[in-house]
Amino acid sequence: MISNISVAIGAALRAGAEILDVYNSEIAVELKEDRTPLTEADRRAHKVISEKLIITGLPVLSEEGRSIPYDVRHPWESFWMVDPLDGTKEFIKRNGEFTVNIALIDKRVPVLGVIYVPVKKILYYGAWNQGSTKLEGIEPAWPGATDKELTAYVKRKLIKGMQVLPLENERKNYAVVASRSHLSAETEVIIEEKRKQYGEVETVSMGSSLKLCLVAEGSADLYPRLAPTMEWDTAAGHAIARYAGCRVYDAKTGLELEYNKVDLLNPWFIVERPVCLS
Ligand SMILES: Nc1ncnc2c1ncn2[C@@H]1O[C@H](COP(=O)(O)O)[C@@H](OP(=O)(O)O)[C@H]1O
Ligand SMILES: [Mg+2]
Repeated sequence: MISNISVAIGAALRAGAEILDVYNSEIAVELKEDRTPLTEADRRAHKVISEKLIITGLPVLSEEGRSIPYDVRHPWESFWMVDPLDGTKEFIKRNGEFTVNIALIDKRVPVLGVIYVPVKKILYYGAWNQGSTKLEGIEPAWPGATDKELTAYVKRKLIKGMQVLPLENERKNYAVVASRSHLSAETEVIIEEKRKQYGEVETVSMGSSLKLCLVAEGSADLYPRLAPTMEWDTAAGHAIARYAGCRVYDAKTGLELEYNKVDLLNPWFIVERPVCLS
């Protein structure tokens, strides 16, 4: 039987192909501020992901199909949480920093997460008992690819280029994921605390759920998100960070973020890795 990880990776690569098809079309290139291509990419990615995940027999909660009432989803013990295209600003800016996000939630905890970055051809995934992995040079699904072929393709890549997270890094300074141009006063306070603790602090910035991946892979130590996000924005990145040994917690209570709440809005949160500077 095909595993949940294989299904999720296959679905993400298929979604990547749909998104790139729209992203690289003339209409998307010419009409940068027109949201039509974005909506089209979102819709097509959602469709292909839902079609694939359904074979697992588990329900799917996607940003595109967000209107499922709490009464219906409350009894779900395990379900897929999906953001078919995270990083709308990045899609419009055409900087490639947008992602496909698929997570498996079990009893409110993300136990599996897959993030695919179609323009950069990077695939991250993390799962309970398996740690987290980064793969580069991963092409989107090709036309007519079967699930079996896609699984075999990723397995070949795994053997060749698997990078177990966190990666080795030579960084000397503590690094925080934050906007370089506009920091909120609350974020400034956190950075100042880290400066007192660790000396010089550098900032790194990135669009979409890739911010969680920066901490998971060890390119940054901290990502304070003191601004609104929805559960589907974080679920997959949360799993990848979690199984790379990082914590993703409510900035106020210090408790790990939970999923399938009445309100799908996340609290302000922090992603933090155990510090190891060279
Ligand atoms: N006021 C708000 N309420 C809820 N979520 C918000 C929000 N403003 C932004 N977001 C979420 O934050 C995500 C963008 O985060 P970032 O700016 O770090 O890339 C958005 O994802 P999408 O890009 O998929 O729409 C959106 O879901
Ligand atoms: Mg999103």
